[in-house]
Amino acid sequence: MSAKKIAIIGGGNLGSAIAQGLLKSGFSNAADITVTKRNTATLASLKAAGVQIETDNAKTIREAEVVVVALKPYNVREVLQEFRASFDPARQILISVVTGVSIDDLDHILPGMAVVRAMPNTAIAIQESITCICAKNTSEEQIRYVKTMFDQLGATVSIDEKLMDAATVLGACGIAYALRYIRANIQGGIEIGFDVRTASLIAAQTVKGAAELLIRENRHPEEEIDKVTTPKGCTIAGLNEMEHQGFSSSLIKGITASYNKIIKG
Ligand SMILES: NC(=O)C1=CN([C@@H]2O[C@H](COP(=O)(O)OP(=O)(O)OC[C@H]3O[C@@H](n4cnc5c(N)ncnc54)[C@H](O)[C@@H]3O)[C@@H](O)[C@H]2O)C=CC1
Ligand SMILES: O=C(O)[C@@H]1CCC=N1
Repeated sequence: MSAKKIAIIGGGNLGSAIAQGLLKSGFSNAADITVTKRNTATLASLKAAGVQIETDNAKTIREAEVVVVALKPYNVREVLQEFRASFDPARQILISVVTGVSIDDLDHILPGMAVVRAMPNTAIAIQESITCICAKNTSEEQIRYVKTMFDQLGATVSIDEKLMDAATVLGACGIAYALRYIRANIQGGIEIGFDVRTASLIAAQTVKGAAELLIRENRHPEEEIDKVTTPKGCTIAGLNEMEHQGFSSSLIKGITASYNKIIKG
């Protein structure tokens, strides 16, 4: 467990998911987590769990040892500029989960601050995120602390900052892509006879099983696909029709469109 006081600036979708994960994992005491937001009404369940809910960013930043910034890319610079005097580079770590804002950008606003860029996904709420991290100006101890924190909330991978936008697409946006894939399976499942609840359970557990084959057994997808595709069978018939309709191609194009959106705006 961490005894450090953690401030989460921006308690939106991701900020509140991080708070939930910190609580669920037992990494932090509820009393050591403060989440800020302008309108705090949506944070009632975190408040009920004992998390400090604040509108005062200056006070929250001053009292924290770790400041997680989960603001939108368009207002993060302005908000950090506004509260720059509340930061103390001598004793704090800044963790930014903001898309497309570089460590140099952050360093420009908060010179000398130990900065970690982290790219988790919303499964962080249930300790199942993959979080890509990169850092600047951080001591071994600080980076170890941040890695330990995100390890409690799923898995972590250290990457070069130049891959951070790619990590955003594959890991963070990837939750939406995976869920849309599952939803399409549910729709197909209903068409061939299942009620929605049963179709959802079968589709989600099947994707979980497929993922675990790769993660736990370290297999290549095609190796596992070969085990399923009986010659002249129904799997290959379905798979080939999906490919004729552009399945893999549409996913690859979607991933590159998402990436281009980050880098070209
Ligand atoms: N949602 C996701 O799955 C992921 C989001 N990200 C990044 O995380 C950041 C946050 O994304 P979301 O949580 O989706 O956005 P969001 O819009 O849900 O959350 C941002 C929150 O900041 C609050 N806010 C705005 N100004 C504030 C201020 N001055 N003080 C305190 N709070 C303030 C807003 O009210 C809002 O609740 C973005 O930069 C996004 O690119 C990164 C990975 C995954
Ligand atoms: O859609 C977005 O821009 C953000 C970044 C990663 C997930 N959501």
